[in-house]
Amino acid sequence: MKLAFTKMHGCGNNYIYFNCFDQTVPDPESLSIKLSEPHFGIGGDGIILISPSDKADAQMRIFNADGSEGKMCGNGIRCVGKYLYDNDMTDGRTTITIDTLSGVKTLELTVKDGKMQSARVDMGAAILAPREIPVDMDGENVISAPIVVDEKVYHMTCVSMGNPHCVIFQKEDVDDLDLTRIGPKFEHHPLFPERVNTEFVNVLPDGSLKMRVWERGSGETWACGTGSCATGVAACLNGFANKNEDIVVHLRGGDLTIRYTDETVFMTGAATTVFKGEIEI
Ligand SMILES: N[C@H](CCC[C@H](N)C(=O)O)C(=O)O
Repeated sequence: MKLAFTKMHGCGNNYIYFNCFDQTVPDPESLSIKLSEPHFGIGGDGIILISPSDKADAQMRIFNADGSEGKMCGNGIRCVGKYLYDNDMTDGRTTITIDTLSGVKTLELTVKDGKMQSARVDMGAAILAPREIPVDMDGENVISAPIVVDEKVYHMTCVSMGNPHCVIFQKEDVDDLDLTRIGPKFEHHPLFPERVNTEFVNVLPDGSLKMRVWERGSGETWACGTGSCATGVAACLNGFANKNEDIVVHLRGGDLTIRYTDETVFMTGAATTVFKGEIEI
């Protein structure tokens, strides 16, 4: 069986995309494990399926490199918007909707020479109630709460953008972190019944944020859209940034701009098509 795919990335967070308007992808969990592996597969942070929807222009499903299904993907949804626009699947419209396991999201596309360059995504409201994130703690929110990992105390702020995030602000340069060692210890920490995506953040002198991320199900990625949203929200909750102002998040693979309002969280960033191909499964 042949399947056509498109390799795309948002700030280096790269997935293998399948247009399921004209093909069916069997067993996406196993396929994501197989294709994400760089030596015997294609290499990537997972796979994303783009399918018809009766309540939006398309439906997006994302599978991490370990085969687990994510409920939302910020970098992925910008790439889905690009795929739809560049392949004439939006009737020329630059305001489109994409359905996800975390609800329908609206994208405003910026286009040039007939191609989508970037998008501003209304990512929906940040969720702060611990049990809805979920994190096994009581109270209304988790802001700068202590968590012990490897006998070291970190202070975490927990936010859901439809998927769970643990945001750690620190003074030590995040580039010096041994993420391979401590990332899994946060991901599998008993406080997080559904595991967690963990962001490690420096507040820079100009007020922008520098972030590295260990993603649930994929390990270190070069960017995380939902994680950048969670980081922008956490920065406001901790007094490092302000609501209703643009917050620039510097990631290994590029920059995202976040704006946290009373109603929602906006994320703005680019999307890139790398190559198209075909696989035999
Ligand atoms: N690993 C995440 C899904 C991918 C999110 C990330 N790549 C983004 O851009 O938001 C999870 O299991 O919740």
